[in-house]
Amino acid sequence: MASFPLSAKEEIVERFLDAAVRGDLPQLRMLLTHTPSLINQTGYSGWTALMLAARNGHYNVVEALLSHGCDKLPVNSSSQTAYDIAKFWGHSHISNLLAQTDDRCSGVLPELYFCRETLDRQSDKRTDKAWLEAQQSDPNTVYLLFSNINPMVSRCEEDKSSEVLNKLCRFRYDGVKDLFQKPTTKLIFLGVEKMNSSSSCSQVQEGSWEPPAWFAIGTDEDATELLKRCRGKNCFFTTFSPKIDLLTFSEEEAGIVAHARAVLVWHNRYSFCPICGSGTSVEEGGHKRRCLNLKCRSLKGVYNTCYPQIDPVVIMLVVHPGRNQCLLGRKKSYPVGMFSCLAGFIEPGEAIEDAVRREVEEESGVKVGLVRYICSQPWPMPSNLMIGCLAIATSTNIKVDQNEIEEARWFTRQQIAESLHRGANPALMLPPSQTIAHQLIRYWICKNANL
Ligand SMILES: NC(=O)C1=CN([C@@H]2O[C@H](COP(=O)(O)OP(=O)(O)OC[C@H]3O[C@@H](n4cnc5c(N)ncnc54)[C@H](OP(=O)(O)O)[C@@H]3O)[C@@H](O)[C@H]2O)C=CC1
Ligand SMILES: [Mg+2]
Ligand SMILES: [Mg+2]
Ligand SMILES: [Mg+2]
Ligand SMILES: [Zn+2]
Repeated sequence: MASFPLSAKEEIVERFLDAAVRGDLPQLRMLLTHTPSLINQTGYSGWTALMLAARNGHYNVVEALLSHGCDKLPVNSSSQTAYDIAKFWGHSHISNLLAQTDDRCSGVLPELYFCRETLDRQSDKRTDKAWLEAQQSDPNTVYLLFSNINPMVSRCEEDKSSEVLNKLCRFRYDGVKDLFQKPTTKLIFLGVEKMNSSSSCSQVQEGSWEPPAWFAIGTDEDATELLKRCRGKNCFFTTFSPKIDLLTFSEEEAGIVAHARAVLVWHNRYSFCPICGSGTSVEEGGHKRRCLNLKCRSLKGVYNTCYPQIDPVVIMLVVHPGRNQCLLGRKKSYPVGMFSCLAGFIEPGEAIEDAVRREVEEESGVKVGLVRYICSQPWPMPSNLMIGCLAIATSTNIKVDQNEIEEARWFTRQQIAESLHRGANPALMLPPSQTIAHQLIRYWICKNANL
């Protein structure tokens, strides 16, 4: 068979992979220092350096690759991760290492969408009326406009290939001050900008830099009128299909949207005191509503009707007792072929673990034993807190509750890994990477459910 000369790039990839095969750590380190992008490259065999080192039992090479942030998720043509390969070839010290590495550092559990705290909330400033008022008219203060609970955005024109499509429209005081006259307008203090590389260096050094404050304005003004404020820019409100629109912000803006939407929806729902029905005043930068009836019980003791409400929801990846399959379900509303983790609202007086067991049994008929918390995510549709768990099933028969779920099925690790890594699988489409459901599934594939 004729052999074709390798390009310079292919040659360096092959040298790198060969170093992993032979366990030649100095050579591997040297190549990696020179060309960091080699780390997750695959050669003709479709294997990464991590897989090859795991296959041949080179512990120190696996360790070095992980410390450089190597991705543990890629699969070979048999849908095996490096973990599976190490386990198959009996290198238990390596499979243990691959299962144990710190999740955040190794990229197994990335920062979740909606979780970035871009602003410093400065909750102590919420009670400082004079400070808040001074910030409101400050020319550097940033205002975001919400029609009902939907933010005004513009299409991101800078990078057409990027997944970031929407950008929050930012206003200054002069552009929005007329809205403050309307009693139905809600003003929410979101926090102040954190110091970063773009903060003015000389001012920071002098100590005179005042980080700009950010506010969200919720208004019931006519949306068309509001859009006129953008003066011809391509702006709109995220009213259509909020679930899709809200997943196309940058990580920095997504966290701000999650905060603002959850507070604004609470104002919309709790215009009157839930205890006595009287009117309420808005306080603490929009984070508290106080009943105007001086005799109301809500003014004595701790009444959580005065503060923004959050709805806790458990979301869980249920693993088969044999550990090689997981349970996913689909609602009628999901796109064709999409399956996701089961989820459900926590009921009053219920622990997270019990809510997981109850919801799984209600929706799929499967019984669950061990439950382990993994991570959480604010989900501003409109104010859920998703509590993500892995759970081990103790039974396997499925009996779906048709009211909530259209179908539930056990999927093998291979099916999941293929869908995650190769995508575009019409038989199984997983939820997008911005969702905690996706991250729980990815976590299971990387960790192999080592609970
Ligand atoms: N980020 C992610 O990856 C995912 C997020 N989710 C989110 O999780 C949430 C809950 O999941 P879901 O499966 O719908 O929950 P459930 O399985 O608890 O079912 C919801 C239904 O239960 C009823 N219900 C019972 N208690 C409550 C309560 N306290 N609050 C609201 N409804 C209640 C409602 O029925 P009725 O209104 O008919 O009375 C509601 O339609 C959803 O809002 C969804 O957006 C879900 C999956 C993935
Ligand atoms: Mg449910
Ligand atoms: Mg349910
Ligand atoms: Mg429920
Ligand atoms: Zn009251």
